[in-house]
Amino acid sequence: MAQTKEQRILEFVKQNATEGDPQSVLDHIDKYCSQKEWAMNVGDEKGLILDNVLKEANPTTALEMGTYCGYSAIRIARLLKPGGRLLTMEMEPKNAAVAKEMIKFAGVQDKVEILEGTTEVIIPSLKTKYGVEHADFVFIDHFGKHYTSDTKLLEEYGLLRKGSVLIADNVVYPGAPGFLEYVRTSGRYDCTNYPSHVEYTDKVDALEKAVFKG
Ligand SMILES: O=c1[nH]cnc2c(O)c(F)c(-c3ccc(F)cc3)c(-c3ccc(F)cc3)c12
Ligand SMILES: [Mg+2]
Repeated sequence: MAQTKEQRILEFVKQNATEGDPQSVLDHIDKYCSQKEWAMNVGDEKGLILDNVLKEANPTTALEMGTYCGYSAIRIARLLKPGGRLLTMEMEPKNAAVAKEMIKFAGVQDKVEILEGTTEVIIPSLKTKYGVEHADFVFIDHFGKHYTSDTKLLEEYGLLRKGSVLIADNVVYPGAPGFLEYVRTSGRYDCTNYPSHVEYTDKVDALEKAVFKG
């Protein structure tokens, strides 16, 4: 028995999914986490909404806050156009290590860069250290209480441009009330709510899309 749940998920994928096939990896993570051990991947119901918002945005540069096991990084990377890239931030070294292997097994490692550390430290260095000009698409899926401060950091460091698409997970459960208040009342975003459910459960949740008005 691998020592952590995240390592058990990775083992199950390696034993059962098709290497180099992102959809097979996603399907097997969903199978394991719905049948064996619940885990906080965005999942297939909210994942489909994420796919549709991503296709509409068709980003060159995508960011993610909260890599976890790499499920949504693979979800995003598999839909990026040629030359598109995803930079995903993860503060837990053990999760980053699992995600790195999961992303490589899925065959999308050339499109994804995992940045280990906290968002408040990494975001200010994205332009200077990682050569990011603008973030065309941002998936926010780390801690609800950091959503607003990290969104403000993206603004302050000039990482958003007119039309940049932010989409945040868990705005109902566990909830991100401050973030909803900010993006819906600041006057800087056009917002859309996408009702859904907490991954692998029937608990109500939602995604919130916030398009930067520039
Ligand atoms: O922390 C998270 N980050 C990103 N996405 C998450 C997510 O998509 C979730 F569904 C949950 C969740 C929701 C309901 C529940 F019962 C347990 C966990 C969490 C979460 C919330 C509180 C914690 F103490 C631990 C994890 C997260
Ligand atoms: Mg989440």
